[in-house]
Amino acid sequence: MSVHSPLGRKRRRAAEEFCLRVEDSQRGVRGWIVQGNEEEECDEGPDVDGDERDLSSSLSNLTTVINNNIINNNNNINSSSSSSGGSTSSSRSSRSSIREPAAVVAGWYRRLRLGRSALTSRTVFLLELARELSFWSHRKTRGSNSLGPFERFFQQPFVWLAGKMALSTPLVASLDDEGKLRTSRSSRNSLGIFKVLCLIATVVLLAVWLLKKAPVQPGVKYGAAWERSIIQSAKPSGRGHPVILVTGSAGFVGYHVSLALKKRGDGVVGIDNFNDYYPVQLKRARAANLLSKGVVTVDGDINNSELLRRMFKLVQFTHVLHLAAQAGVRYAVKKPMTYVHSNIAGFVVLLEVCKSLNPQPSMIFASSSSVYGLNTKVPFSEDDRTDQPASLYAATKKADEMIAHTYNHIWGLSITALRFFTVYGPWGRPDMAYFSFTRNIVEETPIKIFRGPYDTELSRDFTYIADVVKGCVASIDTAKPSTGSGGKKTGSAQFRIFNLGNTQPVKVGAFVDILEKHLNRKAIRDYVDMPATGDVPFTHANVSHAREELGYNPTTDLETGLGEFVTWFSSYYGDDSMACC
Ligand SMILES: O=C(O)[C@H]1O[C@H](OP(=O)(O)OP(=O)(O)OC[C@H]2O[C@@H](n3ccc(=O)[nH]c3=O)[C@H](O)[C@@H]2O)[C@H](O)[C@@H](O)[C@@H]1O
Repeated sequence: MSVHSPLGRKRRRAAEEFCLRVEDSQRGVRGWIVQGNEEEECDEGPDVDGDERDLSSSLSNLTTVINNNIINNNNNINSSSSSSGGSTSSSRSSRSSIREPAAVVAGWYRRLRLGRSALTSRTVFLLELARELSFWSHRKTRGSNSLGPFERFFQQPFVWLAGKMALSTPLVASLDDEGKLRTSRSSRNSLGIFKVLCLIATVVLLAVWLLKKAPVQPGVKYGAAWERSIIQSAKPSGRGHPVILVTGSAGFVGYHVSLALKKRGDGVVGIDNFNDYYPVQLKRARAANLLSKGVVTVDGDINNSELLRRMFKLVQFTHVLHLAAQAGVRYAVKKPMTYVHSNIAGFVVLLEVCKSLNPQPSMIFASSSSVYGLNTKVPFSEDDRTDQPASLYAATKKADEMIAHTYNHIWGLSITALRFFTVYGPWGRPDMAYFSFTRNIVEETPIKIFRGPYDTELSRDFTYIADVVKGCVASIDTAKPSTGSGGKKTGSAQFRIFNLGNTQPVKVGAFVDILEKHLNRKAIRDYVDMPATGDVPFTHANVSHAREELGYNPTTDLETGLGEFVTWFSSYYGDDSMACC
């Protein structure tokens, strides 16, 4: 069959090479290497049109060449070791003959008139591998005259693949009529420039990759596995479910709401800085429980805008439930700056990130009954004045409401503020009275009960966690989308404030009575004047707005709720109540 195209000529040449090799293999491999005549005709060679079948047959011939060569080597070794009893010279000659498979491949390169540089690195690799496998096969089959099926199995595909790649069209196309590699000065220059550009691009990409993978918080790794875990945690169980970022997820309220959201199929990812305001073990235990339910808690601070942006890049959160805060009324006199850091700065960082997103999430965040401060009008309504805070804590929460309003007004963020009223329950906060009193009663140590002006007893609208969780979930479900996008407001957005209380204030003395009953022990009561550290005399929620808009309806009375807490406390701490707080 005649071939007229240059490509056909090249293929013909390549095919002829194989014919030669086959003939040579019949004459003995050694002879083939030294004497192959490139101009020789090959009558029974493969079709010069480069038909696939012929190429395959050529390649299988190459395999035959290599295998025959190995068999020859084996024969050499066997005969030399048996005849001379292993003399130094003959063992040297058998060692050199072991290298024959390498020589076969080298000859093959030469036959194709290609320098190694003409071959792609992958082809060279495969050829080298084939050669090594031949060499290895030889050693494995020492003492036998043929390759075992195992060795053939490993060797042949590599030889075949290497040959196929070497004869592939792009490679053959780069040969001139003489079969030499077609190169020119300009093509060499272009290749050089291309290589330099590739190198620069690789270095730049590597640098970008390293920067992106760098920990955004010292000591914490945010790598690919971390990213996968976030994405997995954020997966809702079906379409239509919200995907929520819960800040403070290892905290008391954050833990319970995250569980509830996950349970109903929402996508939930948490973030918590695990500060040591109260024992961190309890926060870790909450986070571990969440993880067992498929909710990841990122160990990070909301002040870390880089981390937040990275999380928002991974997941398009529909809502942010912002519960992370420096809690506690009285602690603010000891550590005022932690309140500024978490409740003010952290909140603004979070809002800044949220407002710049497209689409913006809706935000629901924890405010506090403490914003009513020294108000005397009861019950507290959302419409009442809140400009007389009694503690820095209360002031930061009131500031949050006002800051939130500006982000709603300027950027179109949909915002809901929830004023929690002394929330209690299992997995609660060790710094709060119900928790520390329980421990003291169990340990039979005195509790300090604060008394207000004129010996009045303080009272609180203690609210059970399950009721608050319902209020939070309903707030998420009724939140309208933000109207801004990428930092631009397109219309007025929802702004809401709700009281989430129990509506039944209880005096602290009566609250201790209930604890005594559940613990079956008497408290050692020590009545003291209320310290000037920010407490207010009473709280009492009017929840009519929440009832109307959220369907909020607290159902757990203090007796039932404290019973649940005491049961959990006993099972969690057992005899070691000292470990609690
Ligand atoms: O609802 C709220 O706004 C606030 O409720 C609690 O603050 P608080 O009501 O002071 O809760 P506890 O610390 O548990 O105190 C409960 C009652 O026990 C009293 N108490 C506390 C501690 C103590 O040693 N003795 C004592 O009589 C307090 O004065 C208060 O009347 C939370 O700690 C705040 O984070 C939350 O914002």
